[in-house]
Amino acid sequence: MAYLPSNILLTPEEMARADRMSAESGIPSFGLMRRAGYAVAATALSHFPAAVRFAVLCGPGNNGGDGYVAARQLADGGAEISVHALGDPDDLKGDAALAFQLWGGSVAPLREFQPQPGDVVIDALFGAGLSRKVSDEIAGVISSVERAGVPVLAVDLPSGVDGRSGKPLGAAFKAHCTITFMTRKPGHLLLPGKSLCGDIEVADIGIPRRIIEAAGGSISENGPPIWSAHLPFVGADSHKYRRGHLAVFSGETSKTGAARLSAIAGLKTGAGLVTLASPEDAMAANAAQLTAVMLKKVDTNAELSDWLENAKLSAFVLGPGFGVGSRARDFVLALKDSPLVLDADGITSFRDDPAILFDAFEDGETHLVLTPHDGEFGRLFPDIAADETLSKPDKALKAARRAHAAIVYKGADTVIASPDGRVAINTNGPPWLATAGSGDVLAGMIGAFLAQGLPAFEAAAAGVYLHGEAAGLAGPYMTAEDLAGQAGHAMADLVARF
Ligand SMILES: NC(=O)C1=CN([C@@H]2O[C@H](COP(=O)(O)OP(=O)(O)OC[C@H]3O[C@@H](n4cnc5c(N)ncnc54)[C@H](O)[C@@H]3O)[C@@H](O)[C@H]2O)[C@@H](O)CC1
Ligand SMILES: Nc1ncnc2c1ncn2[C@@H]1O[C@H](COP(=O)(O)OP(=O)(O)O)[C@@H](O)[C@H]1O
Ligand SMILES: [K+]
Repeated sequence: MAYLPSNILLTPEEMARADRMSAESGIPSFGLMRRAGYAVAATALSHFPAAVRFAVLCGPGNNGGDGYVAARQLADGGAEISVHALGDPDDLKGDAALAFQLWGGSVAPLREFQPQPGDVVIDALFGAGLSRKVSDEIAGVISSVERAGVPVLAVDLPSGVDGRSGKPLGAAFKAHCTITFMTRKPGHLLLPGKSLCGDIEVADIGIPRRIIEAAGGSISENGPPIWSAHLPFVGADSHKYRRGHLAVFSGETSKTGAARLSAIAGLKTGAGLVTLASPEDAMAANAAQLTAVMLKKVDTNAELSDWLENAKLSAFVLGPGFGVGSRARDFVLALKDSPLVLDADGITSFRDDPAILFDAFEDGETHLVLTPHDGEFGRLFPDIAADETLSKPDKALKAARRAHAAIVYKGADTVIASPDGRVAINTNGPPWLATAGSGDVLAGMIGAFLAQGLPAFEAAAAGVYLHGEAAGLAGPYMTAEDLAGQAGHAMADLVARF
């Protein structure tokens, strides 16, 4: 594993920049390629000690160069090797040409490759330099390997996967494991790339940390380095008002459960007080099911204004089970100067004129968090959602800038983005988060972090991470109630780590 802080990600463009910067600082680039190739060989031997043959498939760029170095190293160790190349190896340039010379053995054309039982494919066709759809010939090789069922070790990325977006360009290998260099790329974490990489190893090939950090931009894996400095600690001098007062808006009688899930999750995430603001007709239903969470009747705009003036409220959650329409819009506009998590129906209420929402929250520090899943994202940002050239992080960032909000673009690969350019990809959410009401719990967690004073992006990212940790504690077949119930334990674990 690399020595680097593990949450840094580099896009392929940033990795190429790191490569250039290290060459400029005097580090020989062929040394990097050699170490990359050695790392591939070592991973191949440790993962597949019983391989009958390593079939190394080499592309026309430096990814292929890594493949030639690995082939030489494995052959020197006594392994059976075949090498197949895309294009004429005599056309290779720079380090890849040197690596081809180092290999020095025979090379067959890629189209002649026939996977055999006992083969392990070392996929060194394309890595960071994949720039267009793969040809039918390459797609044919990928499908013949898949049909043969032989394992694939991908060098840098499974060929065909776009390292920026995780999307396959035409076709892509499904690897048993992937070895990448210095840092992972967004495409290793985003779907479907994540599911095509298998186990991911990161090898340190000797690019100095300062260069990685200087070349790296804004995308990282979501985790404590992003927000732990802001985590609230409960000390002896804590007072419940100092821990913030979160207000969650309930829907009508038949739709109160979602807001209660948010409210309970908010309390367990450490908000000092949580009040459920309920329409009169839902007061009895809510009262019957709440204890530590307080209840306040709020039906009209006037009642809301009065409450905002007279109560000490730190942050708000609006949307879960709230109902779509003008009441939601009016309430949100009344809250425009407060930290707010807008989820579910709250988001959908602005589908006809999203600019009203975006304009309302334009002033001051970012204090709105939007938590759309795919469907809701498309309602607020239809043009961004439809743009096939954008990755999920690109989409989240564009949306954040337009909406003046931290965006939590949910899914199995949730992305959190800030208008200031920071983007985090979340990886700790288990698949059993796909259960009714889990988004409501997330909204409450983020609301509680806002109430405790975290800035919008940090609150959003910490909330998404806590949600994943709580789901891990709750285990498969959990319900959203179980998830909310684990928020306190997940918080205690987190705070104990820092
Ligand atoms: N610091 C670094 O960046 C290092 C990178 N290394 C390796 O270098 C790789 C990147 O090398 P390159 O930038 O040369 O890129 P690649 O080797 O990934 O691919 C570039 C080549 O493929 C061609 N190509 C792109 N898409 C194609 C398609 N669909 N069909 C046919 N040809 C296509 C391009 O014209 C170019 O010749 C990394 O993935 C990694 O494996 C290592 O050698 C070590 C150091
Ligand atoms: N396969 C998955 N793996 C990890 N997290 C998931 C998966 N599917 C959904 N989630 C997470 O579960 C939550 C579901 O929220 P949402 O779509 O609003 O559902 P609901 O409205 O039922 O609460 C989101 O935080 C989402 O990121
Ligand atoms: K590859």
